[in-house]
Amino acid sequence: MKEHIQKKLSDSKTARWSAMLIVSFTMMCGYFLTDVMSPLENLLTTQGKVVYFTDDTSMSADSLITKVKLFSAASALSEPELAVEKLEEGMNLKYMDSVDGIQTEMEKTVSAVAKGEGWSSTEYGFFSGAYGMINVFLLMLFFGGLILDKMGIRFTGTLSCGLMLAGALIKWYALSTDFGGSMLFGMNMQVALASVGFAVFGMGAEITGITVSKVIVKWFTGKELALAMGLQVAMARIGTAIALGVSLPVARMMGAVSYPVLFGAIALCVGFVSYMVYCVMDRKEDASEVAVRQEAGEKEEEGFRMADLKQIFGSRGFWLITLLCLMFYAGVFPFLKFATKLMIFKYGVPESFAGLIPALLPFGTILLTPLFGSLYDRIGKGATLMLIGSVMLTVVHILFTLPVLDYWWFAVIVMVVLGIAFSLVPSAMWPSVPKIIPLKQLGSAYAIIFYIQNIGLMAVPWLIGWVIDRFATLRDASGTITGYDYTVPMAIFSLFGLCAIVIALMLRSEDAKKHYGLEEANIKK
Ligand SMILES: NCCCC[C@H](NC(=O)[C@@H](N)CCCCN)C(=O)O
Repeated sequence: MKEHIQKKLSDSKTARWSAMLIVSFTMMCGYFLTDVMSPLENLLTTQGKVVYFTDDTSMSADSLITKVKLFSAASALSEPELAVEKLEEGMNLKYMDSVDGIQTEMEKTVSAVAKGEGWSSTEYGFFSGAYGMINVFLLMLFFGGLILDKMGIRFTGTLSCGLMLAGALIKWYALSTDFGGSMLFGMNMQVALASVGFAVFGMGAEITGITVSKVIVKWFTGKELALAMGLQVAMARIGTAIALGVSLPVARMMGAVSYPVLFGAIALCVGFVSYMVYCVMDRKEDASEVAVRQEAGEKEEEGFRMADLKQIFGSRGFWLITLLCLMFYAGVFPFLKFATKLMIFKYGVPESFAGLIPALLPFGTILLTPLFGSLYDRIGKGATLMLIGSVMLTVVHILFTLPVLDYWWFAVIVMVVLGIAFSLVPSAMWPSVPKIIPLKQLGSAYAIIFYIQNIGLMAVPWLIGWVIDRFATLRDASGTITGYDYTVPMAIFSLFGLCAIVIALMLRSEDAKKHYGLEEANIKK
């Protein structure tokens, strides 16, 4: 056998791990922006200004003013000249509030004042689901996959990063502007424009996602593929965790919901530049691959043909992975959009800490996803890992549904278990796709999976937002919102988990029949 002196750039450990880190950084910035609004749900759905106190409670400014006036009347003081515009950090306020049904004197210090946007839960759900709108209705993810397989990684990645940035800027503009009650498409102008921005961003983020997946398969096939994919997902989760953890404090500190988005857009500019750096490496990798082929006298691999789509569509294993992805992710990402408010109203967590509990989920996955990925690389059992993860997801959502143990520490434990499930399934699912579909069709295969997944990422927040308005919002006789009962929305999330279990079982038995190798190790000894 002829010995190759030429080596591909990806044969160098340093080069391939650097490539992985660079593209993962870009994706991390994208994930930050995807989830940056989730902790702001309560602020977005509050009318007018919101006042935060030093004891981590909050109240709408209008109702605070009324309560301060009640105090003045009760203590026969002259009415203070207090108005919403005068509320500011550091003010010490005395007001009357109902504690266990009894009007009680309260005294608190204001720690921050931020502007709520007065959206309904349905509008918030619509905005959150807008991420997948262009991908789903205009089939952009599907075309994105074709563009990726036809035009290549450098062209597609640059285009998709540009789209992410454009979308983020539209969203920021919408959130930082007062449209004075004007309407667009029969909808509150701000909600409509922010949703358009999020939809453009979502198109870019998803196409970047499939491009980054192809980059990793390109550099790591036959090497540490699952570990590399796990680390890429882990870095993406850092983006989500930072978003969930810092978004509300930033919005409160700056007094408006638009600032966290602006910071995300700035970070994304850096992510864009880092992708440009990757493009240089990608060109070198291609050149080294051509040199290796020429030396070995091998012909260049045939490119992607439309007929290849038939092979993807005809694979039962592919469809099972796709449906599992739809159901599993429908139970996780859309859940995260509503989780902060769930913590406030079901588990009584103060608003300023409420985002930290959902943030535990991505934090846990940062370590566990690469760990399970490396386990899959070495010992296999991919289909079983996906099944265990689906069972855990279901148990978690059932526990969130039941009216038991409504304590913050219980929410923390359940969230940690969800974090484990959210590491198990992605670490096994994504590296399993190349075992079913060959590399040259992989861009299209990931695009179709993401496309179907996006239907869930779009429709589930719409459904849950509407369900919260319709079945979960508790009001007093005057129609004022007094709280939320999350039983129905969480029962819906549990159903997604049950479907995921059934599909994971079917996938495992299909693997046993077709010998895809999902239960085998990735690293060939
Ligand atoms: N190699 C594939 C990695 C996919 C990771 C996966 N991402 C998605 O499924 C995206 N289509 C959706 C991202 C939604 C926004 N945060 C993941 O587990 O994150």
